[in-house]
Amino acid sequence: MKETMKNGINNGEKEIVAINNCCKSHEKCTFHHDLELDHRPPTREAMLPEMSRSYKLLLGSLGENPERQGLLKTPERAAKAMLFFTKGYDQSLEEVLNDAIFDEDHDEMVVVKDIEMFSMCEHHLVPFYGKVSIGYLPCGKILGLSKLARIVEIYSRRLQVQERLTKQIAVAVTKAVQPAGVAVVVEGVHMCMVMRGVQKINSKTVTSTMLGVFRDDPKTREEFLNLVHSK
Ligand SMILES: Nc1nc2c(ncn2[C@@H]2O[C@H](COP(=O)(O)OP(=O)(O)OP(=O)(O)O)[C@@H](O)[C@H]2O)c(=O)[nH]1
Repeated sequence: MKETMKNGINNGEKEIVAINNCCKSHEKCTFHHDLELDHRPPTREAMLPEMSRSYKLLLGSLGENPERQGLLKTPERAAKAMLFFTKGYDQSLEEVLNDAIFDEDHDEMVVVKDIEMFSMCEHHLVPFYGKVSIGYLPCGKILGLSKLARIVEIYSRRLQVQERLTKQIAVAVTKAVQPAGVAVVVEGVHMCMVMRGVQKINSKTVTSTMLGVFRDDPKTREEFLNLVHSK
């Protein structure tokens, strides 16, 4: 029997069975688009062998020899790297907040700016990166400061578009502390526009979501934007 043929199923057929099984278990899956992380894929580490096989096939498709020394461990390394780049799928807002929400009579704006962000463009599977600034106006509750950066991690470490990422961060902060308003500005460099395609190396994409008073009151919005743009 050829090496590619085991139990009457060849490797190509196995891939198709695996993909179909995966699609079935994701029939009602909305986690890619939902603002709630209400569904999780099977344990992600369990996906490593299948992902490694896929990367090995990819190397072959590139005309490379996956058996040469330098590439022997590449499929597994690449699979682990991809799991890391998308580790946000494994995180829930509740876990990440870890109850670091404190009652506080502070009703002035809180801004954490220039939070580094690395994400993956869902159209080309190449990175986009940049910085995120978050502001909120507390209404009796404040959030542990690091948790704002952790919220950025939950939603950026997924396959994304920048607009959705921006909104998901704002909605998460709203859920966490029910403030009078939330503002999020994301500035991103998309490698799909730099390394390929239109090849505009200096272009930046700026997106924002304004909720509550930041949407309704121009002065509050202006104060936030001034703080974000100040050095
Ligand atoms: N709105 C939005 N678009 C994005 C984001 N990331 C990538 N894109 C765009 O997704 C689009 C996909 O367009 P297609 O024409 O289907 O793909 P393409 O032929 O690779 O497009 P080009 O990048 O123009 O070469 C491109 O215009 C990308 O710039 C994002 O975060 N937000």
